[in-house]
Amino acid sequence: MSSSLSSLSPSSHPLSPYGWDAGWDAEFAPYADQGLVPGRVLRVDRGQCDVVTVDGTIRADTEFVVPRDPAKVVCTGDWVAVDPDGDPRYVRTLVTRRTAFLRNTSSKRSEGQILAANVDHALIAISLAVELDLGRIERFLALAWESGAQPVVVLTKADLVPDPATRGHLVADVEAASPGVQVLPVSATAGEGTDVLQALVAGGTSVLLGQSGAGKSTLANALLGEDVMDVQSARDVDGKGRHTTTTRNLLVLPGGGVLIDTPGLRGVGLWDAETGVGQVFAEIEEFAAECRFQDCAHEAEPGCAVLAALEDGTLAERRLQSYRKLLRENRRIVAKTDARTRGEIRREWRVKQAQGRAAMDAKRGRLH
Ligand SMILES: Nc1nc2c(ncn2[C@@H]2O[C@H](COP(=O)(O)OP(=O)(O)OP(=O)(O)O)[C@@H](O)[C@H]2O)c(=O)[nH]1
Ligand SMILES: [Zn+2]
Repeated sequence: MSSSLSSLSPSSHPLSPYGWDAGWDAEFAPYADQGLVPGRVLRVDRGQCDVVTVDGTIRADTEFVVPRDPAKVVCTGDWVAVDPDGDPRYVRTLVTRRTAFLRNTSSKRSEGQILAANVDHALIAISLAVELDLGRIERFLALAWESGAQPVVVLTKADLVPDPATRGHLVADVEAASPGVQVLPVSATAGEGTDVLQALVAGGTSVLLGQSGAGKSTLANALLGEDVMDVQSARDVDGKGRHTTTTRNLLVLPGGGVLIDTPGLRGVGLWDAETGVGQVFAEIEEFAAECRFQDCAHEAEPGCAVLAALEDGTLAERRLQSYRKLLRENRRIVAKTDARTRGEIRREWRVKQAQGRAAMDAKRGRLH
């Protein structure tokens, strides 16, 4: 089965609706040679996962791919090599990821740190129904860049801003905060802009990020062409008794592309996204490259190109402040993570020591 599989051209591959392409085909070749079959992970729970393969969706055991590093745990969106048959079938290898979304590493739990793998587009849903918070957009952009996915800002509920001039200003403000990113006003209710979004997501795997109430479920339903996601009803905007989306899934979109919607992704904080932060503030990094000192903090240093840009108005004060704030916040998270990891290592040590002692005691008991 596997040998005939790899001889198929990737576009005619039965898994191409799930994102299989020539790249994955090449990446998978060594596993195909071992007689393994490819599959994409739809969901993971308690050591098992649902994997879509050419034989349909199978249940597979992840026992053989349990890593020490929680960031390498099999997750939704992963491509894996599974046994061609058997009961249960086993995941044998995790195919190297192209991109990955990691949970805020300051979270207490170390398991489930990886939220989604092999995401091409991160759709950041920002509601036009409330006042724009550019700082929040920049924060989402940072973690999207950090994952390796291409961010897209979707300005939702555009029907609530019908005046073209007002809408134009809002879009321009968001664009200024999002270099290198497409900003797309969409109204799911009026069916406006959804076709553009549909075309955009058709070429890969997407996730939806954004605050609660930003309109992610509504967008997902618009892309899916049916009501798969729970949409919170308007009178529940205070959050009381509202449905939280529990579907954890990878869905094939009828217009092409794949949508991953996991609950963890919805409540995202900022990851250790230092490189991501740099990309969000690309223009600041460009100025910084011109600073006289390589380690310039852009505070009061002589020959600081960032401060010069601020002075002559090429750089907006708000952007620099936002940049500093995100970097500070990110450093705090990283520091916390390091402390947590050290704590974990110490705990592991103690457990091992206790086990060693127990083994020694047992031995002595036997000797006496
Ligand atoms: N006017 C208008 N309202 C919208 C639009 N899209 C979503 N809404 C409303 O916004 C509210 C929140 O939408 P949801 O799709 O549930 O938001 P969400 O981001 O999925 O929220 P969580 O599930 O809590 O993360 C609902 O009352 C929707 O009806 C739109 O295009 N126009
Ligand atoms: Zn400087």
